[in-house]
Formats: sequence, structure tokens, C-alpha cells
Amino acid sequence: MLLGCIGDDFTGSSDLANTLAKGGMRVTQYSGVPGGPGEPDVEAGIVALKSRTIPPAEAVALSLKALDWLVGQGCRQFLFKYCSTFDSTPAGNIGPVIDALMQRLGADRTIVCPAFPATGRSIYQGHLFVGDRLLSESGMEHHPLTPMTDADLRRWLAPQTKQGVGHVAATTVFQGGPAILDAIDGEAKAGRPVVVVDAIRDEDLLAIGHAARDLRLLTGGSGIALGLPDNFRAENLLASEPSAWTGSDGPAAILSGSCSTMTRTQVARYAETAPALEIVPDKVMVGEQSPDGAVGWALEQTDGVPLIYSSADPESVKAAQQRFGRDQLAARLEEFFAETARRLCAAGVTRLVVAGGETSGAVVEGLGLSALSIGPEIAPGVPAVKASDRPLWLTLKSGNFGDADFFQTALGVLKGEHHDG
Ligand SMILES: Nc1ncnc2c1ncn2[C@@H]1O[C@H](COP(=O)(O)OP(=O)(O)O)[C@@H](O)[C@H]1O
Ligand SMILES: O=C(O)[C@@H](O)C(=O)COP(=O)(O)O
Repeated sequence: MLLGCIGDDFTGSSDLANTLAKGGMRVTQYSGVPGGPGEPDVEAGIVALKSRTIPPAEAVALSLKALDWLVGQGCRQFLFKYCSTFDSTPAGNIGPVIDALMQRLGADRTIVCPAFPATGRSIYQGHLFVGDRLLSESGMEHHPLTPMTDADLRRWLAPQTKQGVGHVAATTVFQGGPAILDAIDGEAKAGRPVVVVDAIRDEDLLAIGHAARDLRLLTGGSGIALGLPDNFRAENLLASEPSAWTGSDGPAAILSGSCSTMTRTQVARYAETAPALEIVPDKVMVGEQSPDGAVGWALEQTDGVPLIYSSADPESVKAAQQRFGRDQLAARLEEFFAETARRLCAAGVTRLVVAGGETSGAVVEGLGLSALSIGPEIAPGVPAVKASDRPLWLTLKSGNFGDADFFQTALGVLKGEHHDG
């Protein structure tokens, strides 16, 4: 294993896996820290954690455990993947995990770069944009668990880390690799070793990735991995043939616990023509809606693949959180989807589309899938994946990824249908 990655959620990890696989690396996504060694032909190993919104000390402990495992696999470079919308709170978990990983690796500098231009996330003057809006006006300010109310990454990160936060501006990034490296060096020497690097276009990310060839630790969104396969290829370290992947036709279901703007559009579009069951927090909390009932409903549907969703608008989410408590409600809904997935698979479902990072983590952990192999891209940042140990094809869709028809497209790709971007 050459590149060791730690993802703070499961959709984000598959997003990173997608970038590295497209770059020609043999990638495996592990669910949590594996108990034994990885397969010998894996070039990039991604340990997916559900650590984005757990208490910071737990996120640090889990991330260090993942790091130790990756070090044990012989990785020479490490990447901490978080969301391209920098999902975190003033307490963490991005900053505390960066501090701990740097310390364990003896790294005296790292970069922070959540840019992902293909999905509209760019960084300019230290500020994160989603399309033409500042992050804090993009809808992410309403996120149920990590409301992002400030787009200045330096200001948002500062209370999360014990180290100084630096910045390399776009004007420097445009000058290319040596200028970027010099600027990072200058920031580190000035006591600001955690360096936010601007990136607006894929070519910026490629330049940053190539410049980061000798950085022990990188942190960012999947975009920061764009240039990394080339670095390994230049040293003749990659196998010439990426591993093969095939889809499969079989009973399918869609589960959505994501309340992000794009997921809600996808849910609304899909429900226009296919069977859809809304899961309502009030009913779940009093046991009026159960996984058993939802699966019973799903199995009765003969006119299209069933969608089971709790996706709701920000006002409903807020009201439900006030009634039941944010974390308690999230935990109950995540367990609802995990149990629903277990029952669906037990009933023969072999294709599962899951929307939402936390929701996907709950589902994949609930199903006990230990590793995923990476298939074709369905939408930017969203690959088809396959469970390594059973006949189950999935996709784990990040909240704001995909277009309005994503669910339909995903079902086709999991079946093995060809899809152009
Ligand atoms: N109707 C709802 N009301 C309140 N919380 C919800 C509702 N539906 C889902 N949730 C919770 O909101 C969180 C959504 O996060 P996630 O699955 O990561 O989606 P995204 O990828 O869009 O961020 C989950 O913890 C989920 O259980
Ligand atoms: O970087 C990204 O935007 C995604 O890979 C990601 O992490 C999204 O997380 P969710 O929106 O919570 O699914």
C-alpha cells in the first residue's frame, strides 16, 4: 500500500476512492479499521470512519488507530479526507484530528484544501465557495449536524487546532509547484504549519498535488488527491491495469436520510414516478413507523424501485430536533436506516442506493461490510461500489452530489449499464 487515507465519513471516503481509482490506482475502501492486513495489490487504502460528528476525543482516537494500521501496511504518504464543505464545528473534528495525525507522523506542516471544482467547491482568499455563494450562504448553514456559518476556512479552523493556521493565496498557486512549496515552507517557518491553500480549478489541485509529493500528510476534500496518482506513477510504483469491476442486476432499494438541498431535489424528482415512503421523525420516535413496516411496504412495490426517505426541509428538521434532541433523533433515524438495510438485504436486495454521509456510515456499518471495491463514477464524487464479501452493489451518495435524476442513473450503473459522466 502506497497511499494511506483516512475518511471522516463513508460517502466522503467513496468520493476519494473514486478520484484515486479514476487516476489509475487500485483502491479499496475499508469500513472502519481492519482487523488484519489489507490485500497485497491495494495501492491506495482508505479507512472510512464515522468520525465527522462524534466527540473530538473519540474522532482522534479512531483516526490514530486508522493511521497506525495504514503505517503498518507500508504507506509512505497519508491523506485525511473531510468534506468539501468542511463540515465541522468550533470543537472539531477536523482540527483535532489534523493535530493528532501530524504529531503521530512527526509532520511539521500540512495543507488544508477542501476544494472540489467539479462540484462547485472552490477556495479563494481562504474562503470556501459553493458555486457562486459563500459556504455560509449555500444552504450548508442549515446542516442538521454541522451548520457552516462562516466561509473563512482560516477563521473556522483556528479554534479547532492548537497550531497556527496559514494561507497560500491563489496568486501563488497559479505560479505552480515550486512557488506553492516555498509558500507552505514560509508559513510553517512563521509558526503557521496548518496551511489553507486556495484552489479554484482542477489544474490548481493538480499543481498542489504534484507539489505535495514529499509531504507526509495532506488534508482536504477528494480534489486534493487529483495529482497524487501521477506522483506514484512517475516512480513506476503503480500496476498498469486497474482492477476490473462489474455491476449486477437484482432487487434494489433506495434509502435517503440526507436533508441536503440536492438530495431533497432528487427525492422529489424520483417520487414523481416511483414508489416513495416518507419516514417521519415523530412516528419513528413513538414506534408508529418501524424498519419492519418500511421493508414490508418496500417488498410490496411492483411498480418501480422503492425509495424510503426521511429527507426533510430545514424548518421540519429544526422542529424535530427541538422536540427530540439533535443527536438522539439522528441516532434513531440512522439506526432505522441501518436496520431497514439489514432487513432489505436479508429479503434479497442486492442493489442499494444510499443518500447521506452519516446515513451511509450507519448502513454500511449496520450491514457489517468490511471492504468495498470501487466501480465506475455515477456522478462527480460518487462511484458505484461493491461489497468485497457478498453479492451487494451500492452507492453512497454525499448529500449535495449528483443531479436531479441521480437515483435513476445510479440504479442503472449498479446494474452495469454504461453511463457518460
Ligand atoms: N427528518 C429529519 N429530521 C431531523 N434529522 C434528520 C431527518 N432525516 C435525517 N436526519 C438526520 O440528519 C443527518 C443527515 O446527515 P447525512 O446522512 O450525513 O446527510 P448529508 O450527507 O446530506 O449531510 C443524519 O444524522 C440523519 O439521521
Ligand atoms: O467532499 C465531499 O463533499 C464529500 O465527499 C463528502 O464528504 C460529503 O459528505 P456528506 O454530504 O455528509 O455526504
